Order: sequence, then C-alpha cells, then structure tokens
Amino acid sequence: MKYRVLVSDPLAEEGIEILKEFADVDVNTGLTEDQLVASIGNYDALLVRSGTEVTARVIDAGERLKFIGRAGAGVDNIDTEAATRRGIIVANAPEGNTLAATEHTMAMMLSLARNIPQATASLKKGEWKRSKFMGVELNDKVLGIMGFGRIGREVAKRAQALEMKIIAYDPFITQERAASLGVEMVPLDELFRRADVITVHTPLIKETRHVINAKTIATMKDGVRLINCARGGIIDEAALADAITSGKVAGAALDVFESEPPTDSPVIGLDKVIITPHLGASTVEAQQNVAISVANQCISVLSGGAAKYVVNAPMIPAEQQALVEPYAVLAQKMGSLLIQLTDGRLESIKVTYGGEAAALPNTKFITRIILKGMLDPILQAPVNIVNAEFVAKERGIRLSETTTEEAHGFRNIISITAKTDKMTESVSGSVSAPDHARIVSIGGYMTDLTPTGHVVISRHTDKPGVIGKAATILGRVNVNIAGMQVGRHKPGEEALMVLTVDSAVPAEAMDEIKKIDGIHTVKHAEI
Ligand SMILES: NC(=O)C1=CN([C@@H]2O[C@H](COP(=O)(O)OP(=O)(O)OC[C@H]3O[C@@H](n4cnc5c(N)ncnc54)[C@H](O)[C@@H]3O)[C@@H](O)[C@H]2O)C=CC1
Ligand SMILES: O=C(O)C(=O)COP(=O)(O)O
Repeated sequence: MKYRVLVSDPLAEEGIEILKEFADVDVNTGLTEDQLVASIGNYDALLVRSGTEVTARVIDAGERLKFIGRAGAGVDNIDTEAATRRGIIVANAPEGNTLAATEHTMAMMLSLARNIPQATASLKKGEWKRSKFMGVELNDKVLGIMGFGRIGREVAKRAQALEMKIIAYDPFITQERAASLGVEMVPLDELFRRADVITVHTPLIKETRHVINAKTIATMKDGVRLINCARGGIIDEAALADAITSGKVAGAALDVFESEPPTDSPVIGLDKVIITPHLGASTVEAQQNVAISVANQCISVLSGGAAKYVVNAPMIPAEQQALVEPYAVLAQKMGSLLIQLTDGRLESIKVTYGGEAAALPNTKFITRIILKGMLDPILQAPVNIVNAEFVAKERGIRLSETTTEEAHGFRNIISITAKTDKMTESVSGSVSAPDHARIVSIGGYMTDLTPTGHVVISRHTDKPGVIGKAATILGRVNVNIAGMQVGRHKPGEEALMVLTVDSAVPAEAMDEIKKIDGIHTVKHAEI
C-alpha cells in the first residue's frame, strides 16, 4: 500500500514533487482543528509550516501517523510531547530559512530607523512630509541580540557591515565563540541597559515568554527600538504599546504576534510600529530549501530510516554515524536477547558502557535502542527511539545508565542487567570491528556468540550426559546444531550452555529439554 501524506500549509512545489514520487500527497490548507482530527487518521505523515496547530487531539487521532515535518524552524505549533508519547518522529528544517529570516530582520531594522513604511504610506496618500520622517543612523549604534543561534549570528555579521557595535545574550553560547565573531556576550540586564536597538532571536519557551515586558522595558535606554522576527509572545504586546505611547520606546518592528493574525493586538494601529504578516521565511529560496528538506526527511522516516533534524529524539550527527552504528545494531540485538531470556514483569534495566563505549558521543541514543529491543516485542504499541524512554517510565521500569573505564579485557563493552519480579539476567556485548560484534557474556558466564539467528540457552548442573541428551532431542526434531559453547565457574557446579541452531526449536522439544535431569532453565531465543 502506498503511503499517504497530508500537507496542511502552503509548501513549495519542489518538495511536493519529491513526495509524490514516493507517496500519495494531499495538499489541504486552512483546515480547522476538527477537520484535521477527522481526516488525519488516513495519513502516515503530516507536513506543516506555522499555520497549522498540531495539537494533542490531532496527534491522538493520527492512528497511522509516523512523522510530522515542519517546513521551517519553530516547532511551537506542534505538541511535541504528545508526538513523543505516541512514538511519532517530529523533524524540522532549521537551516533552510535562516538567511531569509536574517535578511528580513535587517530590512526591518533599516525600515525602522528610516520610517520607510510610514513614509511610503504618506507619500501614496499624496503628502510630501520630509521633516515628519526624520530618521536615525545605525552606524555606531549598539545592537543587542537576544538569542545568538543561527539567525542571531547571521544578523550580527550583517550589522557589523553597518558598523554597529554588537552585544549578545545567549546562555548556551560561550564567550569564546562570540568573541571569534567580534561580538561581546553580556548578561541580559546589561543588554537591555546598553542597546539602542534590540532584536530577539530565541524560540518561544517558558524562559523567553514576555521577557520584554513593562519592567524590563523600564530598564532600557530612552528611545530604544525593538525588533521581533522570532516568535510572538517574546515581547509583551500590551507593555510595548504603552511604552510606545509614552515615548519610552521610539519604535518597533514586528513580523510575529502573540496571536496570528493579530486582530486584537494593541500595537497594530500605532504609527511607530511597523509590521509584516510573518514573512521572515517567505522567500522563494527559503521555501524551496525547507520544502525539499522535510520532504526528504519524511521519505526517509516512512522508509524506516532516520530524519536529519529530529526534534523529539536524541540525534546522532552525520559525521558520528559510522562510529555509533555498530554499537546501535549490537545494542538492539542484546536488548532483544535479554528480554527473551527473562521471565516475569520487568522492574529495572541497568546499562553500563565500559572502555571505549563509555566515550561514545551519545550513549542515551544507544540506551533507547536497547529499550526498543527489549520493549517492542512485548508491548502492543510500537516502541521506537522517540518514545522508548517514555514508555519505560510509564510502565514503572527504572532505567539507569552508567559509564566506566573498566572493559573486562575488551576494548569496549556494553552490559545490560534486567531485573524482573522473578529473576535477574544480564548480557554483555562488544564491538571488535565495524562489522563484527559479539555477545561476550550471559548471566556472568563468558560466551563468544555472534548475535544472529536462533539460540538455545540453558543453565544446568555441570555433569556428564546433560548436554548429550539435549543434543539428541534437537537431532530428533531435525534441528541442526551449528555451534556450542559451555561456560562454568567451577567444575560440578552450575554451567551455562549456548547452542546456536539453524532453525526454530519446536515448543515440545523445548519442554522435553526442560525435563532433562540436571537442566535448571532453558530458553529459546531468536536474535
Ligand atoms: N519570522 C519567521 O518567519 C521566522 C522565525 N524564526 C524563529 O526565529 C527564532 C530563532 O531561530 P534560529 O536562529 O534558527 O534558532 P536557533 O535554535 O539556531 O537559535 C536560538 C538560540 O536561542 C538561544 N536561547 C534559548 N533560550 C534562550 C534564552 N532564554 N535567552 C537567550 N537565548 C536563548 C539558544 O541557545 C539558541 O542559540 C526561532 O524562534 C524561530 O522559530 C525562524 C525562521 C523564520
Ligand atoms: O521557520 C519558522 O520558525 C517560521 O516562523 C517560518 O514560518 P512559516 O513557515 O513561514 O509559517
């Protein structure tokens, strides 16, 4: 069956064309939440821009939904938590419109300084008012950039060409990084105090909502100019309207609003406020970039692969993928083997990364793959790297992850211990070459097992005859033994036997093996 994709905001044709090669695509813009809820159940993927509110209701109704793509940067219109809960990958296209938003910010700053929109409107009315539209120079003025990410940094570079002095605030960017760009990082209160023009380039999150408010505006320079081409709500519009009316703020340029379209905003009618209808990303080039990016990510996810810009799962940067991949493959197999060796209700899972594995760039990603390997076979709902941790937590399974230099004689080792209400079981594995990984111990017994195919694993008393009897039973039901390993701590005590077999073992044969005198436990697993 062909996949079905719904595009619910205007998306550049270049992206739609790519999608059509792979899936049935419906472009249906302007849907209400109810209409979206009613139709989303028919689709495997949903692609949006900022115009669609992808609420928990929409996500929960999307029974087939596997991917939500945002053709742009901000994902505040998508309930990513609800998507995570359902194991739906959310990805965006954060790089495609950076320059478009940057250039829009520059256009807004220059327009604000020289009253270009107001002067245009006046002249079009037949007026010729030159003194009314006296402007200010940006040269030598202090530009305060709040949020020094992709757009903030590009704005800084261009403002330097205007010979502005740049100060910036971003809690996640180091002084050194900013200094290399000739920018001074300052605390936020200092930025507010010193800047002649303030432009915001952060996401809208708890910490940034109304960060520009009556109180913070009072600390700013008289005649400050404010720009918001990031997200409505970072500036408190009511406070801005008051500050413009009182003359404290000389002007503001807004591309985004607390509510869009901004029908009730107190700032819209003010002469000193220039506005555009969320046009930051609206260039031909940016729209092509973001549409192509989400289309490709959508196809990749629906084909069982990964998305480049996942926002709700740990990401492995492309340059580290070759390093992490062999561990990820081993991890999933170890998780799958371990769950097949345990009985009872899972209570806790402990993962230890030893030796070189401890230095892997994203062990959290591998831990989620282990969880997927363990939980996917035993749960109704699909478990993937997006929701694995959430699913474990929801079921009260305690998860711990530790790293250690100790690798027990291997270069790297991953050990997983699972505790259920009935037993504790563990497996360890090691990657010896990119295409060669092994299970190196089970339940504390040394093994050397290539993790593919069928295995029969028993714990038994180390005494003559036990292994022979098991082998005879397998032979009788025509199951060929490809390899055998026995591990024990001391002669005559408990031993572990691992038989690799060429096909599945019938349940009756397993029952028979279980009854052999000396066998304590026996399990059949497929990895
Ligand atoms: N108007 C439009 O059409 C467009 C708007 N945007 C919006 O612009 C904003 C910035 O986008 P990008 O630069 O691509 O994102 P980015 O993720 O590259 O940069 C955001 C920066 O904000 C910083 N930040 C986070 N919390 C902060 C806080 N409390 N105080 C100061 N800085 C904080 C982060 O460390 C990061 O460096 C986003 O809100 C995005 O949605 C992006 C493209 C087009
Ligand atoms: O990418 C972003 O964050 C934007 O705000 C652009 O929004 P749009 O795709 O033009 O609706």
